[in-house]
Amino acid sequence: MSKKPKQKPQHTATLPLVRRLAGNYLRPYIGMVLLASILIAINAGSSAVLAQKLVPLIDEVLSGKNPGYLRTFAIIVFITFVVRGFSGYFSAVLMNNVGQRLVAALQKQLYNHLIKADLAYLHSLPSGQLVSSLVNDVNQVRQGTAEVLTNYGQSALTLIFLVGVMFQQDWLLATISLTVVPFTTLMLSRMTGRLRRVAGRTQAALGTFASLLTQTFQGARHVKAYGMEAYEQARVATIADDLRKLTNKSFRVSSSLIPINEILSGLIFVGVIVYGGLEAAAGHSTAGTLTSFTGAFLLAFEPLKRLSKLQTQLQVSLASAERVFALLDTPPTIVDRPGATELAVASHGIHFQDVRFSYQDGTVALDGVTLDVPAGKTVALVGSSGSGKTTILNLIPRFYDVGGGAVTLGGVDIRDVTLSSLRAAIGLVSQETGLFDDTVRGNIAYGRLAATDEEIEAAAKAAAAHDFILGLPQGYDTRVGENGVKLSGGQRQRIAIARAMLKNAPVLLLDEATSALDSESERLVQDALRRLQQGRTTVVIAHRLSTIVDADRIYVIDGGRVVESGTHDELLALDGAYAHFHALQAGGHGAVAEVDAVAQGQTAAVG
Ligand SMILES: Nc1ncnc2c1ncn2[C@@H]1O[C@H](COP(=O)(O)OP(=O)(O)OP(=O)(O)O)[C@@H](O)[C@H]1O
Repeated sequence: MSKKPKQKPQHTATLPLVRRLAGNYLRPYIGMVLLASILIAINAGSSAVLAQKLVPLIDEVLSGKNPGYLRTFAIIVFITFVVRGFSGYFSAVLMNNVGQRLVAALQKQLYNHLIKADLAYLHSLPSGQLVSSLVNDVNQVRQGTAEVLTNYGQSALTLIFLVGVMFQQDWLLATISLTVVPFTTLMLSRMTGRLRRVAGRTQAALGTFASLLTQTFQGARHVKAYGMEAYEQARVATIADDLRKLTNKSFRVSSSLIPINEILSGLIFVGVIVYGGLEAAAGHSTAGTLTSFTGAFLLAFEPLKRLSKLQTQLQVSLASAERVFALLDTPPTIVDRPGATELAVASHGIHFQDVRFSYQDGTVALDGVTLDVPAGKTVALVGSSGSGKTTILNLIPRFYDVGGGAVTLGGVDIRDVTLSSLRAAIGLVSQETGLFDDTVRGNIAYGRLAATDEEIEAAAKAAAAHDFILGLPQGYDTRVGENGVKLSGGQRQRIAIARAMLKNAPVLLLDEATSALDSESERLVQDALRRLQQGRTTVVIAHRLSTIVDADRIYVIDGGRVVESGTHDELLALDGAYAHFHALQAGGHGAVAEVDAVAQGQTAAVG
């Protein structure tokens, strides 16, 4: 039976990656790079000068032929060290600066790209992984770029100059010494491939780690409530151990050259000393030449070691760059069409014409939906769980684009107007309130940062939030915690409503979450919502009977289709699906939220 060859993951070759990094991000700083390169050349040249000046030191001074040369030698050595010091400092500072600029540009570009990416794409990746790419991957690119820019050129040039000195002193010995190069290059190239693969896996594991941490800290309440601490500890321990193993492996791979390099170099060094010593003893060359040669040989060791270490860092950075570029290379599909205009319509009626939509995994969510939301009116969507209500809502601000048919706003296809003007016309209040760890004031003003304190307070008053806000420890300046964790459910809802009030958009999308609130909170939120709806074209996913009774029109959705529509009374008279829901509710807790549960054959009321 033939054995299947082990598939290795494909990687972009080193050169295209380096070219992309350098071409796109280094070009603006070419002047700084050139200046730093000149300094690096001076620095490298001074090492060679040192090695070269050993010849007259040995042959002229130590042999007693020209003792006066000692002073000149001392001055040259001192000046060389001063030049090395300053050129080393300034080139390092310049190159580091360029490296940091490159990375800041990459970080900004990646964030700008991700924040504009399609929602479907963002939802397909764990948020921890995105954070990890922005922090860990970009940081690896930062380290690699700074290191490579600062040390690569310098080490390579120093090596070249020193090899030059070796050839100048004894071309035969130099050639023998260089026999080590093809071996080392071969092993280095074998090592780099392995190293890149391990580095890629390490970065991926870091992403998984970040993702797991984000989820467990965000869901800390549930971890505790379900007693899952030990389970989560075990999961984190597994990833931490995986990371340890991967890092160890990477270290082992990168260090594998050390013994081989040392042994090869040792062999050559012994050969150089023996052959060189015999040549000098036989009078074919001088002691100075031999000392200068071995000096250059030994000095060349340091940049050689640094280059092989840099190779490790370079591969780790390139693995990260590959991951960053993979994110950057996924273009958003929900973008402004060429020639898209600003939304400028007199009325904001919404119309769905035979809209079809499937999610990326193929789930058909909407299967020919036609519905109308007249300008300034409220339309409620009712239906069992998974019937497609949220999907309908998500199509209006173009979180997703329709797969067939069209959605129009004020008679204009929403794909023909700019995304910014479309979204500026829409206010959204949903079950996830979208509160950030900012002050109450900052959260209300999110979406209209230029709002005055008076406007913010007026919005809070209209949302029945002003009084409770004043009762918070620092009033409007109280921080609400991540997802508004320091507030009650009703308070979070009212801040979200105040935010929509302040935005004052003509179209309002509501995904009611009042079913989770107690009756007092619910009344306050309902009142606030009613005020918010006034004069706006509103689409509401209804969970409460009161909303449905008030709605100008109700659409009953089932299996991604509209199965009934009309006013509350009309639908009751129709005695169809809606009347059935209503009857079930009337016997229950009076909330359409229970429709979801009941429709799925559950009898217990939700909330
Ligand atoms: N991101 C997604 N990827 C794949 N399928 C999805 C996604 N979101 C929703 N669906 C599927 O699309 C269908 C419609 O979902 P939708 O969220 O629109 O229903 P809903 O009526 O709002 O339900 P609920 O009242 O429970 O919120 C369901 O079958 C659901 O499983």
